[in-house]
Amino acid sequence: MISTTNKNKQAEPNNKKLQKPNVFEAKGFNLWYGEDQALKNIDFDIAENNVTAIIGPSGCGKSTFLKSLNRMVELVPTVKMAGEIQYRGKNILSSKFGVEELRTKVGMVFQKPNPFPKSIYENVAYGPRIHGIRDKVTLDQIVETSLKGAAIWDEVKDRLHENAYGLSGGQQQRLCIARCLAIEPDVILMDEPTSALDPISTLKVEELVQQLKQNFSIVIVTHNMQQAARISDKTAFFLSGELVEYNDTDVIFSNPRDNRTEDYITGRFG
Ligand SMILES: Nc1ncnc2c1ncn2[C@@H]1O[C@H](COP(=O)(O)OP(=O)(O)OP(=O)(O)O)[C@@H](O)[C@H]1O
Repeated sequence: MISTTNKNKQAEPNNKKLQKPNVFEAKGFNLWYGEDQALKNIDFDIAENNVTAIIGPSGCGKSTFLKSLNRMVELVPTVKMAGEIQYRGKNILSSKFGVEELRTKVGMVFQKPNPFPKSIYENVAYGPRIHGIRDKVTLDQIVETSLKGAAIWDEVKDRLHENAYGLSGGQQQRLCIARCLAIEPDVILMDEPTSALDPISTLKVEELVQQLKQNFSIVIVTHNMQQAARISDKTAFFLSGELVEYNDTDVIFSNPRDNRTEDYITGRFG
């Protein structure tokens, strides 16, 4: 079985863990691309200030579920959804729920770092500017705080006005995390954020995720089961569009309840 070495989680008393409110609650959530059903009757609570990992074989619906949480999945015109996803108690699938507001609260980091072709500074200042912040001193502060929050300030503070494309892949990914922090989200969705990175950059992003959960709730899709075991508090195992098992990460990796979870984490398929 895969070892779980999440020190924060081990230090956390059980009763405190139970008290964490949910940021998201999916209830009977279904999603179709055209006629093909990609998610089936998903019930899934995601707790505040946790790292929640989603694992499962290719095509099981991990990214689709993640992109449902900020309704980015609706960019695919054939998508139909049914059921509920509540964010802080409100159904985000309701026509009354403002998608722009949702996306300022629920930021996203993608598999491939995708900085804008602008300076490091402008990458981070872009979101706050869009939200109407013009004052240079305020923007300078946001840029510095966000880059510090993403553990990249020391590496870039002397080259803030250089193009972001001059950074390494791992630095670009942390810059994208800083860009996400600059709009002060509540939740950060991460879709395989380290799959394009080398091992050292991967470690830096993993350490960063552990720090970020003090202030944010994080949902991370990963193919890397060691990564899920290392950094997450809860793990959800998806298979063929269903949520097969969801539990504390140490339970999933040491004592899974469902045979299909056990087969997957022991490498029998996927
Ligand atoms: N834009 C799309 N149009 C039609 N079908 C799609 C689209 N995106 C995903 N699907 C289908 O939905 C199912 C779930 O895909 P999804 O990308 O969510 O899986 P995944 O678990 O994230 O896979 P991977 O690990 O390979 O990224 C798959 O059958 C996939 O082919």
